[in-house]
Formats: sequence, C-alpha cells, structure tokens
Amino acid sequence: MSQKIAQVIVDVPTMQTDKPFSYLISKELATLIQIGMRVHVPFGRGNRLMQGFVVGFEVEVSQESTGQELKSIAEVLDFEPVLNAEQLALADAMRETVFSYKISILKAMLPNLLNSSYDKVLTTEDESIFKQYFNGNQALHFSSLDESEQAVMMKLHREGKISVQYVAQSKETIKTKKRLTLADKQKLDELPISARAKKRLALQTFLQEQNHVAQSIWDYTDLVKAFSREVVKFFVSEGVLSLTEIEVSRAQAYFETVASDEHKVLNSEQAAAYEAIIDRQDKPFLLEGVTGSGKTEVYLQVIAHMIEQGKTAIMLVPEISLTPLMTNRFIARFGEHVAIMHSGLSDGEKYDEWRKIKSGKAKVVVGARSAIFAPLHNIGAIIIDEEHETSYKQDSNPRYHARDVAIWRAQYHGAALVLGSATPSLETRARAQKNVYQLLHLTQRANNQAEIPEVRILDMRKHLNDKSASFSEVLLDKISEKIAKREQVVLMLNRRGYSSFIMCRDCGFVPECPNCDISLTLHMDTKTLNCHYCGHTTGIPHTCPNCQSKKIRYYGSGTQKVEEELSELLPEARILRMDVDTTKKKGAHERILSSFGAGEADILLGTQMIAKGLDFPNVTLVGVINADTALNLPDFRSSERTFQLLTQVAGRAGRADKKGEVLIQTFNPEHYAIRLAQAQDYEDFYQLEMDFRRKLNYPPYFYTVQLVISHQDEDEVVKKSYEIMALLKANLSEQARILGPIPKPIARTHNLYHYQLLIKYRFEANLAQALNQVLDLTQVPENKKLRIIIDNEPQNFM
Ligand SMILES: Nc1ncnc2c1ncn2[C@@H]1O[C@H](COP(=O)(O)OP(=O)(O)OP(=O)(O)O)[C@@H](O)[C@H]1O
Ligand SMILES: [Zn+2]
Ligand SMILES: [Zn+2]
Repeated sequence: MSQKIAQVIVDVPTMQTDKPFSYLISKELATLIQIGMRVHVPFGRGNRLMQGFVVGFEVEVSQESTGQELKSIAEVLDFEPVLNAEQLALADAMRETVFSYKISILKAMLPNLLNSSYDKVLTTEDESIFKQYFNGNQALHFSSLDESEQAVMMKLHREGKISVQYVAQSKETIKTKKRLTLADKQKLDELPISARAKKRLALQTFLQEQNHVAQSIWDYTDLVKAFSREVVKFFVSEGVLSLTEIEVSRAQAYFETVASDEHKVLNSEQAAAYEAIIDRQDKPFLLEGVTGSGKTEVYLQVIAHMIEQGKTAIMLVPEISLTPLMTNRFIARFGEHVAIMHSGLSDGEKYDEWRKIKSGKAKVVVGARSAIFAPLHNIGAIIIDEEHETSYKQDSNPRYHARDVAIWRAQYHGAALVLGSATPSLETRARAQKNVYQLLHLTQRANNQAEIPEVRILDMRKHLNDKSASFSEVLLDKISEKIAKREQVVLMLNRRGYSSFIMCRDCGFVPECPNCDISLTLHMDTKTLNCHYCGHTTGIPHTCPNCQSKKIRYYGSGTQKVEEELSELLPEARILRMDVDTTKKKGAHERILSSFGAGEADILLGTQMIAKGLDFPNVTLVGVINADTALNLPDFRSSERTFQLLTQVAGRAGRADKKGEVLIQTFNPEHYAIRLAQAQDYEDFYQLEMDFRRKLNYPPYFYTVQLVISHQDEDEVVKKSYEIMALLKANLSEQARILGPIPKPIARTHNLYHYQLLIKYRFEANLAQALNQVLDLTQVPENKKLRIIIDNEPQNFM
C-alpha cells in the first residue's frame, strides 16, 4: 500500500540545509497535513525533533527502491497552513537572488512567535465535544495530546468546533485581560441574596437582563467598576460567573484615540500622479516629490481607491518614521482596516496583527521592511515611502531588499507599485530615466502657503566660536530669535560614522573592544564604555590602563553633551532630546514628539531620527550641527547619504504658513553633496553623482556582490578568501571585476576576522551558480567554523 510522503525543509541551526527531506506521514495525519504547515520531525543521528515546513508531497514509489527507511513526521504544529502558495513561490524566487538558505527565507516571512516554542491551547464551546474530550478541563494543551488525539482535534478545528490560541512560554510579553462569562443560568436565578445587598441584587438583575444575548461576555474591570470587586467575586465563587484571562492586543489601543479624517482635495500635480497610479500600467512608479509636496496624501487616496475596489494595500515606511504621527494618518482614514507592523510590538502583538491580516480583517498593512511579507490577498497597491532608505535592505540573513520583494509581489497580484521619495536612490532614479519605472513629479509644496525653505551654509572654519565647540554665533543668534518669536527649532546632530570615546591625554591611549577592532563608545547615561558590535561593556577607567595617567579625556559631542552646552548658552530655551538613549523605553519616542507638537518645548535636538516625516507647522528653523561626519566614510554612497539626509532634514522647516530657514554647519562647504543640498537640487546632484559612479564603475552602472569571509584564525580567512576568489575567477567572465580580498574596515568583531571580496559586473550568466557553490563551502565538514556571507547589492560597507 502506498503511503503519503511529505517534503520538509528543516530548521537545523548547526547545518544549513537547503533541500527538502522526505518524511512519512502517518495514517492519522494523512488527510490533515497541508503544504505550508509547520511540523516537528526527527533529524540527524540523534533524531532530535526539529521544526520544519512542509513544502510538497510525493507518492512513495516503494521503500526498497530508495534503499533507506524514511522517518515519520512526529507532530503537526499548525491547524492550517502558515505559508500560502504565493509565499512558497516567492521564497523560490528569492532564493535565486538572495544568497541565503531557503529555511531562513521562509522564517523571515512569519511572525517570530511562529518560529519559537509556543504551545497551542484549545478551547471549545460545543457541549458534547467538551464532555467527550476535555475531561473537565477548561482548556487543552495541544502538546500534551498523543498523535491520534491531536488528529481528532485538528479535524474538529477544521469543522469550526475548536478554537486555538498560541501561548507564549514566557508570559511577560503578553498583555491579558480578564473577562467574565455566565457559567450557570439556573444558579444565577436561584442565587440567595438578601434584600439589603443592593449591589448584589443589581448585578443579578443586570446579568438576567443581558442573558438573552448569546454567549454574553463581560469585561472584568467594567463589572468591577459598576458593582465593586467584592460583589463580582461573590458571583464567581458561587459558580454563577466564570473568570478567564485572554490575551489582548496592545495595538488595539491605537484605534481608540484617533479621530477620523477626510480626504484633501488634491492639487493638480497630486491628481495627475493619483490618476496615473490607479490607471496602473505594468511598470512601477517613481513618485519623486519635494519634501512636503503631499506624497502621503497621494498614497492615502490610492489606498482608498483600492479598498473601494475590494482590494488591499501594503504601505512600507522606514522603521524610524513609523511613529504614531505617521500611523495615525492611516488609522484616521481607514480605521480598523489598518494593521500595523513595527519592531516596538511584542511577539504576541505582532502575531495578532499577522492573524488579523491573514484572516482578511486587515485591508491595509502599514509597516517597516518585513511588512512586505504580509499575507494579504488581492493586493491592489504596494507603496514604499522614502524608497532610498537603506533600512529596506535587511543586513542579516536573508539579505533581501524590500523593494525587490515588492516588485515580485506587485507583479504576482497585478498591483500598482509606487516608490516615493524626495531624494530617490540613484539606482531607482536611473531606472526611471531608462523608462523601466514611470516617473511622476511633485514639484511644489502641497500646502499653498508653504515654500521650500531657504538654506544657508556656515563654514565652521570661519565661524569657530570661542564660547562653544558645537555652535556658531550665527546659529545661536538664529535660535534665540526664533524662540523670542515663539517659533520652534529642530537641531540635528549627525551621528553617522561618529561616536563618543575616551582618550588618555598623556599617551593617547583609546580603549578598544577585546573582541573587535574598534574603540569602545562612551555612554554617559550608564557611565560605561560599550562595543557597538558585540555588546562588550566595561566601566570608565579612572586611570589610563596604558600609562596610569589620571588625565582621561572624554571626546565627541554626543547629543547629551550638546544638550548640556545648549542649555548653558541659552538658559531660557526648553529643550527636548531625541536619541537612542532617550527613546529606549516603549512609547518614549511618541511622548517626545507629541510634547514637541504641543509646544511644550522650543527645541527638538536629535540624531538622524528627527530628519524624517516630522510635520510640525510651527518649526521655522532647522539647524544641522555637523553635516560632515558621514562624508569621509569608506563607502561609495557616502555623498548620496549625506545629500539625502540634509535634504530630508531641511524639509522639516516651514511646512505651513510661516517661512522656514535652514542653517547647515560644515567644515566642507565646497563639497558637492553639501552645496547641492543647500540648493535642494536633486537633479544636479543626480547628474553629478552619476558621472562619478560611471567613472568609477559603481552602481547603478555596475552591479555589486559583496562576500564576507570570517573565521577565528586570520591565516585561515586569508587562505579561504583566495580559494573563493579562484573559484569565482574560474566561473566568471573576463569582464567581471573582483576586488580584494581585503580586511573589512572593521577587521575583527566577535573574535572573528573578516575579509571581503567585491564583485562588480554588468552581466554574468554563471554568477548565481558560482555563488551557490561558494555558499556550499560551509557545508563541508573541514569548513565548519568558516562563515560566508553573500550580500547581493550591499548597502553598507563598514
Ligand atoms: N492637497 C492638499 N491640500 C492641502 N494640504 C495638503 C494637501 N496634500 C497634503 N497636504 C498637507 O501638506 C503637508 C505635507 O504633506 P505630506 O506630509 O503628505 O507630504 P510628503 O511629501 O509626504 O512629506 P515629506 O516627504 O516631507 O514627509 C501635510 O500637512 C498635509 O496634510
Ligand atoms: Zn566588541
Ligand atoms: Zn595613558
């Protein structure tokens, strides 16, 4: 008799397995297992149970012909598939361009909660099922059942008679809510209550009146408020009411406070863009619109249109701008149809949002990078705001770019794809130039009274100030002037490629991380020195470990130091600081912004965090304290990044009727990225930067792939790097250039040495196959400790 066999991709942490393994399916599970479900399977010699995904079935030929005994699936983890056909096809497609293993791609598509050990708790409202299977327990833990019982439960679930909740091992991530249900109607009616117990009587009447509502459920806190804790307790102890705890979504709170909002009448440029998008062609759109030109309003109306058509939409924004300010604009239009996915949510909350999407309740998903995997059906539009942001590329495995996934999904669904930015990435703009994308322009600020702010460059070599290391007189005077007028100021300290550290004044010693070739960063809030790579932490030494001198100097102007300086220089100013330290706590980010929005401070001082998305009408001055820090990084995109950042932050000024001004302090006033940011001239910047890229054979003229090879032993890394280079050379054409191997700019982290190779090419038929061969090197036992990262189109060279 032939038996069904499942193909399973297994999640084995010690070895990356890239091909499906075959497993027998027991008779009990045969009709229940579906493609896209997670299972537990025994793996390896020890037969340890591993999680895996069912990706296909095969009919067994005969056991003799394979010559080996197949193992069986031990347990099914899902009641319905967690991955659908589209996602499995997408994973296949991603595997071609994202050189990481299938399992890591599949896992990236799911909420974390489904990738870790959560048990399922089953409940039922069906009386006879309860009697037959629950043994008097309120709920059953799925993992405690044997295989045939599990199979029965899955069948019942499929018939809608059982409900399932995933329960986290650790409870602290989950917010629960107590609720009460009527346990026994007869007891309620017969409950002996003395006529003097007014509150008890009131609750009895209340419950009797509401009882006709099928399955009455009451909020515990509501009843306690209305009838007192004692009274409620009495009803529970008498067996009239039963008390249960359920998980609630914290994300729910978002919806309760947001007032709804109407569409604005689009101006002619906005309307033209809107019409083009909804009348969609096969091509993606690049919506290039100056800051404040109303791109978001266009997105909102495109999404509204799609919903009217019975379709759904994905709206991606950079993690950093995923503030309530931003999400509220979507909730205000689409209410409960919105699901929000950001890293601030707990695993349980993320799972809730995912379920809301999967069940079809959510029509619009607003989220950061990974929201591109949202399991929506019938997608009408995918929008990527600030498309140039590097955070759309994941910098760990799988190293996918959300833009590429978006292109694939838009094609799959026949959806409109919109890439929006005031400063598009060169790659995107070049494609628009070649008509691969359709270019749509917004050249004016949407709000009629608002103009593009005037930008001045302050040459810090001429404006050195005796009183202050960070502020020129000009900037300080401007700030005072604005405060006197009761207007607000945004100050940005560019922290990219820059950090605070300590140094011995006598011998110049700078403490470094023992595991990584990098100096330790000074954190004044915790009074520690931290390594930003491996997390190593130590106290701040009082004497120099090298020469015992007591003259330890603190270097660098962190936001905290600048804040102190500023409050000394301008004691009357009310300052809010926004950086990683002040936004660590949940909700802190939003508190700072809403406080600033409410006019409780004159100055918002922050890092790059404040450059994006802020839309405060009373901000009339933006000051950039140091424009240069990122310019000299060893990365061919450093000019592009600097230009984008300065243009973005300048765009925060003068967004309403009051005119905006921008002051940029710099030591490189002649640098083209700074001059053109002053002019806010994206076109000129694009032309100039494209010239450089062409001359130096960089993207978008050439494609790039970076390989990072790491090992504890430096000799080994060097040896393997040359082996890999030889392998590549043998497989690639003469036109491909291979640079390296060279040590990474930060040559050692986590006690591993890192070397890099960079491939630059225009067309290479054998590239994918060669890279897969390289990737497979790590599967050879002698290379067990070798780590190879393949980064297709790397965004970060540090
Ligand atoms: N058609 C319109 N009529 C009136 N006001 C509008 C219109 N469209 C947008 N606005 C307003 O103009 C301001 C800027 O719009 P929006 O935030 O959509 O621009 P944006 O291009 O997304 O901005 P940025 O990229 O700079 O963050 C907002 O306050 C918005 O409410
Ligand atoms: Zn370290
Ligand atoms: Zn010293």
